[in-house]
Amino acid sequence: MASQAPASTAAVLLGARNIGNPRDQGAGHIHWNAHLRMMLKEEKLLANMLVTGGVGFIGGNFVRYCSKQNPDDTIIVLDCLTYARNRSTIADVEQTDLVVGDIGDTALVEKLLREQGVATLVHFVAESHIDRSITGPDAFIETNVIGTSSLLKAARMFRPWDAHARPTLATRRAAQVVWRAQCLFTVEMQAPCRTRHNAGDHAPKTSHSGV
Ligand SMILES: Cc1cn([C@H]2C[C@H](O)[C@@H](COP(=O)(O)OP(=O)(O)O[C@H]3O[C@H](CO)[C@@H](O)[C@H](O)[C@H]3O)O2)c(=O)[nH]c1=O
Repeated sequence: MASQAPASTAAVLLGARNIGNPRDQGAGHIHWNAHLRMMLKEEKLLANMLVTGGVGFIGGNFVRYCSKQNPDDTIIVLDCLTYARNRSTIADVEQTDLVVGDIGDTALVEKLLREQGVATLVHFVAESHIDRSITGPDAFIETNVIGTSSLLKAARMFRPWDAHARPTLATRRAAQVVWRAQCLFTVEMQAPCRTRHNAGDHAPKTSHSGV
């Protein structure tokens, strides 16, 4: 299990669903944003990382990518294993520690943050199959809005020294929340990621705040 991270490396990154811009070209062809690559490397954010939704499409590929960058660290994955799960994506990633649970379970999230000394929290959980919202919108509100908010609150309670950090909420077609802690950067959507629901090949713009 990952060891306690020093506060100096603490960074909480939420709502990463669009920062990496995995252009959906099929398994093995995920191109993470160059800035994200640099940030993960230089800021040592790979250590003690908790990835929500790490059994889904984007989260799973992110976990695979990170595990290759830093094979010595355990990546904790929090995932409910809903219909959208795809266990095979991370099945052979040995340094993954899967916790089956809900992002809305504040006690569980706080326990993980505290006991695992989580330095970076990357949030990919979502109701992502938009067509399902036509017949069942409640699940989308519960997970994407209330669940994300609950995660933010847990992160804030766990990292009181980040109280001055400004959470940035930017929405276009895909909502994203970036909790700006020690590693400051902003994420802006130029256009939605390419999905099977939206076949446009657009890239989100990620820029460093320079702080
Ligand atoms: C609703 C809910 C989901 N989850 C988990 C289940 C999944 O493992 C994960 C979400 O994964 P996915 O549904 O694949 O979402 P995501 O990685 O964004 O990928 C979707 O969106 C991509 C881009 O928009 C598409 O290219 C993919 O085909 C599509 O599956 O979150 C939870 O842990 N808790 C939840 O409440």
